[in-house]
Amino acid sequence: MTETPALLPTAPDGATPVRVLTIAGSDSGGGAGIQADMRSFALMGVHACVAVTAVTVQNSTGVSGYQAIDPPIVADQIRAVVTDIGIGAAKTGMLASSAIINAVVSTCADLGIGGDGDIPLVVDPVCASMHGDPLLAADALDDLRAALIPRATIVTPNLDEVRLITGIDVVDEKTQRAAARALLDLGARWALVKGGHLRSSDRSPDLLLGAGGSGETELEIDHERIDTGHDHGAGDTLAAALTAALAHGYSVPDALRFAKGWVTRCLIAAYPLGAGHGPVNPLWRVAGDFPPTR
Ligand SMILES: Nc1ncnc2c1ncn2[C@@H]1O[C@H](COP(=O)(O)OP(=O)(O)O)[C@@H](O)[C@H]1O
Ligand SMILES: Cc1ncc(COP(=O)(O)O)c(N)n1
Repeated sequence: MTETPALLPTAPDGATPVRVLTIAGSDSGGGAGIQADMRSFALMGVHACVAVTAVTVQNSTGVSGYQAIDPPIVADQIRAVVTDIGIGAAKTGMLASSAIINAVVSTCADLGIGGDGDIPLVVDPVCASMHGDPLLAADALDDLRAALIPRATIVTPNLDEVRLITGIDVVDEKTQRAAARALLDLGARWALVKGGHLRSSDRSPDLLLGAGGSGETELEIDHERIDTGHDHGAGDTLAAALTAALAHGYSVPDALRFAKGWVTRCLIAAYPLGAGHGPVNPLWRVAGDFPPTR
């Protein structure tokens, strides 16, 4: 097994770092969506560009509403940054509607993001918040399956999203593998079925399946369950870390090894916030000294 570093390489002062793009919704509570992505991206040392898809009204107890952005504005944000700044990988999160999914898919196709293009695309198929509040219109599932997932370099559903997308109720390793295969059958290059709440209460096994090297690659990556109720933004943070590592040129399995370490460290550092669920916490990365350098 490849030894994967716990941290990504960073650019020296004044040098342009690796760039990524997140196409996602804003979380006013600062724990998930774009805010989770930006925190982790900055602390992993990559520059993050943003295409906002929706503005949610959200705090630690739930999402009370959202305003979706006009699809052409979402598409224009993507095009503006990719054609000027250039990116090494992109990630999708909350996409809110069919119209936004289709705008994202056709713009990504034009720009070589995902599919057979050169720029890897991580699709986190966000359907609802951890509180169960909807973040994707119910009638958008068909386009998620038929248009977005086929462009995914890797798709990263949690168990609720797997059930909605594939109809498979994941209860053990066998059904987890069947769900991953169903996601590959929809056209994703790689599928990661996150098993945060699977099999036993003391483990968090994720299953990766995809085409790697000669034939199919399967990787189960597991960690002891962290005992915390503050796991808001865990899925976004895992997908952001995958995106950053792919932008650095890691293979998908190596990117996952890095990302699992990152999100686990952020879960260990998670903190309470408000009356509900607090966020996973990448700020562990800035604890400590701040020595003057000049
Ligand atoms: N309490 C936990 N302890 C350890 N790992 C966890 C815990 N909760 C989630 N994870 C891991 O965090 C990542 C995000 O998973 P999950 O919480 O299922 O995503 P989402 O936020 O999309 O529901 C996965 O790698 C999962 O195994
Ligand atoms: C804008 C936005 N994007 C994604 C999530 C999912 O995160 P979680 O499952 O932790 O609620 C969210 N709550 N809000």
